Amino acid sequence: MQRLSVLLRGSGHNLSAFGHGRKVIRTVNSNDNKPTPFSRQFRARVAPAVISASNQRARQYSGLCGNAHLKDRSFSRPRPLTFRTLSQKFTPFATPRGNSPFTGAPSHRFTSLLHCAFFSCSPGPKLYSSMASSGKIDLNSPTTCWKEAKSYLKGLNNKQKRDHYSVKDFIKLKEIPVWKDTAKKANIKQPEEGKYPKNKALDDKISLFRGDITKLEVDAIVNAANSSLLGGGGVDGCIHRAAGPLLKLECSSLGGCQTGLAKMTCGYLLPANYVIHTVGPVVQGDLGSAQEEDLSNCYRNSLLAAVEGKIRSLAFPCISTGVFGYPPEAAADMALKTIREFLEENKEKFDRVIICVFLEKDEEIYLRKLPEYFPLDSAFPACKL
Ligand SMILES: NC(=O)c1ccc[n+]([C@H]2O[C@H](COP(=O)([O-])OP(=O)(O)OC[C@H]3O[C@@H](n4cnc5c(N)ncnc54)[C@H](O)[C@@H]3O)[C@@H](O)[C@H]2O)c1
Repeated sequence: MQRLSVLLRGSGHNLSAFGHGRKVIRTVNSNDNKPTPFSRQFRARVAPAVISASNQRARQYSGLCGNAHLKDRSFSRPRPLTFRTLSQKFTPFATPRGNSPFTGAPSHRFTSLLHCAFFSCSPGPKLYSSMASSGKIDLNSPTTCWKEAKSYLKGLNNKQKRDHYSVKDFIKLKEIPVWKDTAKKANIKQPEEGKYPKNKALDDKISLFRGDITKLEVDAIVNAANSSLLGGGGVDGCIHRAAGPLLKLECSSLGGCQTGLAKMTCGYLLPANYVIHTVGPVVQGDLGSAQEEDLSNCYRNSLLAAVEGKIRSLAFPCISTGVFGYPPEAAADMALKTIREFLEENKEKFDRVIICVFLEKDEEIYLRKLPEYFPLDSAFPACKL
């Protein structure tokens, strides 16, 4: 039998709930072990659920519910879980009637959160979304549990999510032109000899965009990270700043990342739902085949992570071409080759893959190279490169 006691401070009421197998059996006043005046409702309202006989570890819920102090006696020494008051408005119980502080039925939200604390499950996204809409979860605080924040974000619709973006001038996917429209506008010439045949199915799948990747409202953006995954500078620094402190918290749970691999996290305050972190090769001196393979792996593993995460719109920065010193022209060739060959095999899995360049010189390189990898309609005047 597991016993959890709930001290509702200020009311002087210390409840104990007992359960085993997988059910809350009874709730009593911890002081005299007598049933509490509202235990019936309390038990009924704390969803008939499960206290597993095992040493169920209730989780620290910071800022979740009013002034309750949950002590789990199943630990060798009671480990207090302090619930910080959500807000003055939020009271765990309906306004009490009569003289007993507990004639009011416990509010649903409180009991369902208590249920979650008991059963160390995170409340469903809909609970967080109702709390979120009342601003109950602080996405900008490093003390918020990133798992709970992730769960709450999953339950939000687009409109609710947009209220939390750290950037207000975000760019919607439909505002990012596909490559063939960009080419038309830029008066791009189609080389006579492309590296790949024209593939109509890919015409609307690729985009070239110049600007800040943190503003793109897409399913995922790729971060050119370092092996610690704990942020740094360049695009990595921009993404961490825009995502807020919870990104680093989640990244710190990933145990770093090897060059060429990719790991996915939530996007938090970014307009992008997810961030795929990859670590490009460092190039000092001549470019070697190992570094070429590493860079190709960055693009391929990021695309694979996107497919696995059911990501349909993805934006890449120019990985490794900044601090890591990869020659931009060679990087563009490797990026376009890898993306083209991957999309040929997985075109139905993506709506859009965006190459997000930041520097003018990168934009010029891609405008020149894209027609070789994603040939345009013959309508475009051919030209010798
Ligand atoms: N002091 C540092 O720790 C430090 C300094 C700079 C960069 N970095 C970063 O650089 C390393 C990775 O090198 P890298 O060459 O792969 O990355 P990078 O140095 O960030 O450069 C990659 C590309 O991203 C471009 N870029 C920069 N900001 C943005 C933006 N907001 N949106 C779109 N593109 C942008 C940049 O112009 C370059 O073409 C990592 O350590 C990472 O933390 C670290």
